Amino acid sequence: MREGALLEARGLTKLYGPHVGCADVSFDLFPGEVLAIVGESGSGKSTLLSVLSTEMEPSDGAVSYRMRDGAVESLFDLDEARRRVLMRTDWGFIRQDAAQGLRMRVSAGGNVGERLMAVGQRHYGKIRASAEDWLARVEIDVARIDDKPTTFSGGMRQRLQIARNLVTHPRLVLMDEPTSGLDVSVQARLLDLIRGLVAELGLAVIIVTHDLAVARLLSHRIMVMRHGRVIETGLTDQVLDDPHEPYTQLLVSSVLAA
Ligand SMILES: Nc1ncnc2c1ncn2[C@@H]1O[C@H](COP(=O)(O)OP(=O)(O)OP(=O)(O)O)[C@@H](O)[C@H]1O
Repeated sequence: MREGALLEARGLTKLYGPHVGCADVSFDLFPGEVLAIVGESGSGKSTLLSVLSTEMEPSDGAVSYRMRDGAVESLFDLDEARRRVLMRTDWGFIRQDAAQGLRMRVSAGGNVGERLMAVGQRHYGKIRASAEDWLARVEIDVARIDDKPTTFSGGMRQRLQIARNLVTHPRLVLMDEPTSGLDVSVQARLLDLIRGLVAELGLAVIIVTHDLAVARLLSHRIMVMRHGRVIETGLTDQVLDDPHEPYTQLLVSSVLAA
């Protein structure tokens, strides 16, 4: 693994029978770096994220990760217990559909507190205080702490997902279209919040988006995918201002409905 890298993906391939989900994807991610994965529908973005999150085993390839103690581990060689601890503590996953990332029948405070209990915190008062603190940080009225996310708006649910994920101070957060499906004004506010927290906490992020404006605003580097493969990669501003691949040029000029 490269000196200082947090995560290293090599040759990641996922086949669905004869169909290619993603093929031969390799990249390095450094602490505090935001990488956007862009491409049209069906280009393999979600498949790649599912593999990176270890929800799906790749057909081929490997992911190495530098653990908090500095040891480099191969993700798919970790036993189930260690993998789960890693995902609950050092990683976050913010999903497009908040209902998949939250416990909808559990209170807002419970959603945040649950992650802390998963890392061994038992002191009710401290857990509640952290939950209050995080609700405030994501601009949710603390008076709503005992309400269930079913009573929240789409934007509030996404902000609660963010609080739930960040309360354990992860170093890496995966995001799958976190602002899609929300009103434009709600999206803008959420993006602002995400951008602020990512910078403040020095988070490394892998964000899947079909929205190049989101990629432009949040990411340092960008990977353009087509038919499951990475066809262009580089610094976000360079790729978006001066795309080399004809496909990227089409994406940028919005000829393709991403
Ligand atoms: N469970 C599955 N079984 C078979 N093929 C699949 C499955 N999931 C995805 N695929 C195929 O893999 C390819 C990549 O799909 P994927 O969902 O990863 O793309 P995407 O870029 O995330 O698209 P979207 O933005 O629409 O979610 C597509 O050709 C898709 O049809």
